Parts: sequence; C-alpha cells; structure tokens
Amino acid sequence: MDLWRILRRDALRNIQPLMLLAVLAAALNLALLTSLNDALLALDDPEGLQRLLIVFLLSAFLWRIAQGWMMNAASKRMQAALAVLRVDLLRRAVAADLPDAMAVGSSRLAQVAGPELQLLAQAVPTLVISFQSVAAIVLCLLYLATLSGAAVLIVFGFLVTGGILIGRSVVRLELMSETIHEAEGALSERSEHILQTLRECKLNRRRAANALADATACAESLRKERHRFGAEYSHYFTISELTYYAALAGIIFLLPAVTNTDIATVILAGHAAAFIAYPVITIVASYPSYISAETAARSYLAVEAELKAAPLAVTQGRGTDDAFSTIALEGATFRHAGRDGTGSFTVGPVDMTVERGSVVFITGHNGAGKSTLIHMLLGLYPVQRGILSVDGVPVGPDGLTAHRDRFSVVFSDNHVTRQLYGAAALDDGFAEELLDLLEMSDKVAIDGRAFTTVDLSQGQKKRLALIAALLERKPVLVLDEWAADQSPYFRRKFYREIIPWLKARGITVIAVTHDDAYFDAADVQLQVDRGGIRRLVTTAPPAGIPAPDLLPASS
Ligand SMILES: Nc1ncnc2c1ncn2[C@@H]1O[C@H](COP(=O)(O)OP(=O)(O)OP(=O)(O)O)[C@@H](O)[C@H]1O
Repeated sequence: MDLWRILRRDALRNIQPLMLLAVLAAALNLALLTSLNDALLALDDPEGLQRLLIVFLLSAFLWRIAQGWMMNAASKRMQAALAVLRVDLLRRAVAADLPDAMAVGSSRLAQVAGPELQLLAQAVPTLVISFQSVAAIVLCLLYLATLSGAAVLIVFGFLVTGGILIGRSVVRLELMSETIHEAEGALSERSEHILQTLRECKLNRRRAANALADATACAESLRKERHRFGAEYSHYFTISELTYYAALAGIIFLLPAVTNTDIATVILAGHAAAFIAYPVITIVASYPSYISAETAARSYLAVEAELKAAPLAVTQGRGTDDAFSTIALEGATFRHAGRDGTGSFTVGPVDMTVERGSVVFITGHNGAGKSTLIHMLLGLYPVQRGILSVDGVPVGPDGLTAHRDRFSVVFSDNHVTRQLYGAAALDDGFAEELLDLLEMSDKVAIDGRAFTTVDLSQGQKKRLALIAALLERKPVLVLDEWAADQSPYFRRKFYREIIPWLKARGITVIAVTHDDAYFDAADVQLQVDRGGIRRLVTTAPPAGIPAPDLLPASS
C-alpha cells in the first residue's frame, strides 16, 4: 500500500476521468465479447452476422481509442508525479537537519531517488493496464451473471479457491522481494567500494582478491534470492493459470451436471469465461512489477521519514548586507550519537565569540572536534544544550536559515562544481581579480555563470572552491583545512597575502588549520582538545627569520 500512499499525493488526485476511461475501455471489452457471443447464436443468419461484425469492428476501434487515451493520460500523470518525487527528495535532503541527512547517506539517497524510483516508473504502465483489467473482469462476470447465476458462482468459487492457494505465494514473493532489495544494496555497496579504489586494488593483489571475493559472495547470494523468487513466481503463475483452467472446466463440466442449463448457454458462458483469460493473466503477470514498485515506494517513504523535513521551497538568499558584530556559542554542546551506542563523541560545553572582521584559527589534534565546532557555529549541527547567538540574541530554529546565509564555506571534502550556483553578480571584475589572486587565470576562466573547467589538480580545485565561495559575497568565510592541499609557496601566500587581503575587505575568516608556522596570521587562535576549547594568545612571527624557499608554482 506504500505505492498508493505515494501515488495518492498527486497522481491519483481527480482520478474520476481516468476511471471513467478505464470503465469505458472495459465496457468496450464487454461489447467485443457480447458481439462474438451473439454471433455464435446467429451463425445461420448471414445478415445478423454482418451486423454483429460491424458492431465488433466498431467496438474494437473505440476500445483502441479509449485504451490509448487512458494509457497516455495515466502515464503522463504518473510520470509527472514521479518527476516531482525525484526533486522532492532532494529538496527534503537540503532542508533536513544535517545529522539526519548524513545518517541517511548520499549513496542511499541517490539509490532511492534514482534506480528505485525508476522501478516505480516502470511499473506504472502495467499497473494502469491491471486496473483496466480488473474493470473488464468485473463487467465480464456481470455479463456471465446474465447468462447463468450458477456459472458466476462456479467461476467465483474457483477464483476464490485459487486466490487462497496463491495467497501464501504472494506473501512469500513480497518477503523475497525485500531480501532481494537488501542483497542488491549489499552488492552495489561492494561494487562502489571496488570502483572507488581501483588504484589501490591494482597495487595490492590481496586487497583486490578479497574485495572481489566479497562482491562475488554478494552476487551469489543475490543470484540465489532471485532464483528462489523465480521458482516461487513460477509456482504462483502456474497455480493462477490452473485456477483459471479449473474455472473454465467448471463451467463446461460442472454447470450442465449440477444445473439444467441448456447447451447454448453453457457454450456462451464458457466463451465468456475464456474471454477473461487475458485480463486475468495480465494481472497475474504484472504482480512482480507491483511488488518491486511497492518495495521501492517503501524505501522512498522510509528515507523521507528519516529526513524528517518538509521539501524546501526554492528561495534565493537575502544577500550579504547583514549587520552583525558578534557570533557566539555559549555553553553549547553537540553529541555525535555514534553507532549502536558506541563511538559517541561530545563537543562542549563550549564558549566562544567571533568578532566581525577578525581572523579566527581553530586548531587541535585529529578528532578533537574542530569540524564539529564549526558545524555548530554554522547552525548545521543543532546545538543540543546552550545557545548559538548573534549579537547576544539567540538564533532559534526559525532564524537558522538566515543565520546560515552569513557564511560561505569551503569544507575539507569540498566538491567543486563548474556551475557557480551560489555566486552573486559576476559583472564587476571581482571574479577576474580572484582568479588572478588565486593564480588560476591561465588555467580557468569564467564563462557565463560557470568555470570553463574543473578538471584540475587537487590543490587547484581547492583554489577554485575558494573563488566560488568568495563570489557568494558573504560576510563570513569558513575554511576547513583549506591550505592542506597547497604547495609551501601557495600556503605562504594564503596566510601572508590572501588572509590579510580578505581582512582588509572586512571579511571575517574562521579557518580550521594545522599549519602551526602561520598561527600568527590569526587575531584569535582557539585550540580544540577532546571537545573543549582553549583560547590561545597569538604572537607575531619573530623578526629576522627568513621565509622558506617559496617560489611561485610554474604552471
Ligand atoms: N558523522 C559522525 N558520526 C559520529 N561521530 C563522528 C562523526 N563525525 C565526527 N565524529 C566524532 O567526533 C569527533 C570529532 O570529529 P571532528 O570531525 O569534529 O574532528 P576534527 O577535529 O575536525 O578532526 P580532523 O582534524 O581529523 O579533521 C571524532 O573523534 C569522531 O569520533
């Protein structure tokens, strides 16, 4: 039913015209059947046969049109609903609290919004035909009732018995579909690991062999599950078909034996029952697609629930002209929950204040809590105790979006895109100035609102990321180990030229750094240790110590 819960939101609204078309197509199915049955009774009447042939051809023509309209309308509507769902999940991911989105994970999100919704889309046409098939079966049974009440009882009796027999099969198929879904997830995770570490696998044969053995085991378990599903499906299909044959045999053998129905009626009833073979087989055959779509819908709804967020409306930020003097954390804590009760880590309670226009370095050992601290300051990790405040005013849940608007950030695992999605106006030469400052003008230009290329070295990509961040023209720039990928020459340039350049333009800089040779470039150094903060006094570099050999990179 999860599938219907999803489709009901959009695709199944104002469904009446579609249902009418389905019933019309089913009624035309019935017209085909009755014209054939009437023809059976008029085999010795050439004029009557001609008239019935015209009725048959006209019904077939109209059925084709009604069926076509219904399929097109349903498919258009459902595909539109799926297109909305695809982007909706991305909107929810963007709107969700970061820990929730991170707990779901980008690969699961991509899987659900991509291939799994695709499964749902592929099931749509068969589902629409199944709906029309149900209507056709109901109308044929009604027609059968006009021929013989006993015939309907016989067909119905066999269908119910068959339904009970295949019911267990259906439950097993649904359970197997879940297992297959998990096995597919495990295999795609192993495949991703291998594809992400091709270089390492080439360099270490043991690693390659173990990783491939692991993937093979997953593929084998998927094969077994799929084989079990195939065997169960064949059982389900044959029982369904046998049920149908039994219903037909019931009319031919049972109806004249237990009632005094005349031969002509038995033949017509048998023919009517035979006529519903196609819709019955259609429904039976479409069941695996329905199960896959149902499983995909369940994963979709589960991810949606885990994100806990309503889709984000697309609104532009309100710009950078934001007057504030201080941003502070007061007695603030955030706890990483860890997995299964182990590996939890708490940052805080911490007190820190960032003055507007200052340069703040956050230093400390690996795993001390530096990145977590800046995520708290950015309002990306919700402060669980204490407060995040601007000019002494607490930032509540409603103010978080506006608060985040103050920052541009280059994270340590930043992903640089060619398109400058976040950039403000680009027509005043600032972009060119930045390309020169970051020494990237001979490699990259800006064309429209995009870099001409991002196919660059790691350090160069980081420079582009910094340019993109500065083009957002936010008052606060946050950098997480930005200089780690830079050469000694450019690292020096960053701390000795670029940071003063930013400060001179009034940009507040908060940088996580391990570069102890340049700690003096900060106004304030906050040392993080096991989730707590110590404020250190920064000192100017002693005079007379020569700089290391820092030649510009020849590019
Ligand atoms: N997503 C997460 N889930 C659970 N625990 C986490 C998560 N991210 C970090 N942690 C825990 O929080 C601690 C602090 O991590 P954080 O990334 O803030 O450290 P850091 O000081 O930035 O380290 P580094 O210098 O290595 O980048 C880590 O020791 C880790 O145990």
